[in-house]
Amino acid sequence: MGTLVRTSKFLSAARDINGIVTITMRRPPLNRMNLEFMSEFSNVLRDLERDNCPGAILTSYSNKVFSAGFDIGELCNPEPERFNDFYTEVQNNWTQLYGSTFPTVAVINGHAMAAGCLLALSCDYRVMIKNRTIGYNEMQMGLATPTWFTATMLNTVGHRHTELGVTLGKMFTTDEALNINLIDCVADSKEEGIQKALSFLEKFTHFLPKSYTFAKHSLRGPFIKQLKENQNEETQLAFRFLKDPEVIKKLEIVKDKEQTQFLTSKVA
Ligand SMILES: CCCCC/C=C\C/C=C\C/C=C/C(=O)SCCNC(=O)CCNC(=O)[C@H](O)C(C)(C)COP(=O)(O)OP(=O)(O)OC[C@H]1O[C@@H](n2cnc3c(N)ncnc32)[C@H](O)[C@@H]1OP(=O)(O)O
Repeated sequence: MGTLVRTSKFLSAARDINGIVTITMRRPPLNRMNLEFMSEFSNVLRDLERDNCPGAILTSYSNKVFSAGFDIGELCNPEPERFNDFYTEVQNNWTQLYGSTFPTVAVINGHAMAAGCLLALSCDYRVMIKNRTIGYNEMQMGLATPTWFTATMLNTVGHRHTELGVTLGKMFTTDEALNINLIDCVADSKEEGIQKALSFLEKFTHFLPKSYTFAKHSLRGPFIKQLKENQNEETQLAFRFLKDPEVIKKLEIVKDKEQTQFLTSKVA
């Protein structure tokens, strides 16, 4: 796997002999993202930028779930200060990953829901294991999909697929995701996925890093700028949304269902 360069409560990062770093999310059982998880993620990305990392792979310790998205505990009737910290960290994390100066690949070895899907879409390339699902399922939870989540999908698959995906809260199977270019290729196992990721990253060894960064930022920079300019408004909007009694009620029902069965559209 390579030399361990960083390990924290929920993440580990290991560097191979070519300098490629594999970040493994490990918050059992579902890699749900809370404030602590997001802060650790930001720290890893900051280290990789500082060390002029040549490329990174993002994957999960679990072959069942890549990430179940945000921890509902952070969203259900939140406290203002905690939510502000959480959402700011989430936004910073997205600007770091989507705008990283090094190429990134998501090896999606399990279901990737909502913010888990955003993580994968924020990478430059996606390899997904067969028989998993990926998508923005916020609608099914009584939530809404934030603007920059939508923009990230739009920039990947275009308007119509995004419109249907977001408004239906659709979870795409691996095959469906490949058909609409939500992912770039399929693998039989995580190991094969990692090999495909390394082959993709190998292409960049022939390019000047500054040329790559310029190309990436010319495509993604305007969207990052837009979020940075509206960060506070986005946070307030989300907070107000989450304080709506109907939304709280719906999320509480979801939380109650957690004791038995989470969603009717639960995936295999
Ligand atoms: C107007 C502007 C916009 C405003 C929007 C405002 C705010 C929203 C901001 C952002 C958008 C939201 C992003 C998100 O990420 S929301 C989270 C979405 N995640 C999910 O929907 C996950 C649903 N989970 C599942 O479908 C399944 O759990 C699974 C991942 C497929 C795994 O299935 P499995 O059968 O293995 O496990 P269980 O279902 O039995 O789950 C085990 C245990 O964990 C609980 N759980 C699952 N997911 C979450 C979660 N995200 N947060 C908290 N808890 C979760 C599940 O209920 C079980 O609990 P139990 O007590 O029964 O053990």
